[in-house]
Amino acid sequence: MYVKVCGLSTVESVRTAIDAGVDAIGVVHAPGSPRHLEPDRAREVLAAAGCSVDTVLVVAKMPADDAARLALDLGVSALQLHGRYTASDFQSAGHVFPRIWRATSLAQDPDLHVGAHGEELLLLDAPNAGSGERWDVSRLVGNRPDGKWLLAGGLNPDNVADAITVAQPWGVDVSSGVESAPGIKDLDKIRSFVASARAAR
Ligand SMILES: O=C(O)c1ccccc1NCC(=O)[C@H](O)[C@H](O)COP(=O)(O)O
Repeated sequence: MYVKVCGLSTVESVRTAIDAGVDAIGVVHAPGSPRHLEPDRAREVLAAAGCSVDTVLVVAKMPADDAARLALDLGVSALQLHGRYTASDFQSAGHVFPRIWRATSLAQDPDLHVGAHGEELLLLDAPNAGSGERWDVSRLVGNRPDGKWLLAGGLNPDNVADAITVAQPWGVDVSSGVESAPGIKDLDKIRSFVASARAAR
C-alpha cells in the first residue's frame, strides 16, 4: 500500500512522515489554501525529504504550463494537477515535466482509466480538495480504476483501514485527517495514519 501525506509545511512534519514510513510527501502551492507554500518555503520543506521518498507538488488553479515549470524548478518527483484540468493541459504540461498525476473526484464524472490524460497516476478525492470531507467510497465497488490510483478525501487514522478494505486502492493520500487545525499537521496522527494504512488489507 503506497502512502502519501499531503500538505506538509514544516521540516519536522516531513521528517516525521519519512520516519513513519511514507512513500510520498506533498506540498501545496494553491493560494487561499491553509497549506499554501510559496516556492522558497516549498524548497526548504522539500529539502528535508531528500531523495528518500517521492515528492509531489500539488496545484489547483495555476496554469498547467506554469505548474510544470515550477515542478522542474523545485526538483520534485511528480506534479499533481488537482481539479479541473483538461486533457490538453496535461499534454502541454507533459512536454515540460514528465511525471504528472491527475487528481479529481467522482463528482466531476472523470474517466477512471489511469493514463486517460497521459498521467502516471490517478487520485480520487472528495469534491472539495483538502477539506477533510468524506465521500462514499463504496461507489467504487465494481467500478474501481486499475493500476496506480490513490484514494483520498476525508481519510484519517480511524477510518483508513475500512476505506482500504472497501475500495481496494493501490495507495492512499491524506491531509486534513492528520491535522490538529487546518494547515497544522499533528505528528502523532501522521504516525498513526501510516501504521493503520500499512496494516490494512
Ligand atoms: O490541501 C489543500 O488545501 C489543497 C488545495 C488545493 C488543491 C489540493 C489540495 N489538497 C490536495 C490533497 O492533499 C488531497 O485533497 C488530500 O489528500 C485529501 O484531502 P483531505 O480530505 O484533507 O485528507
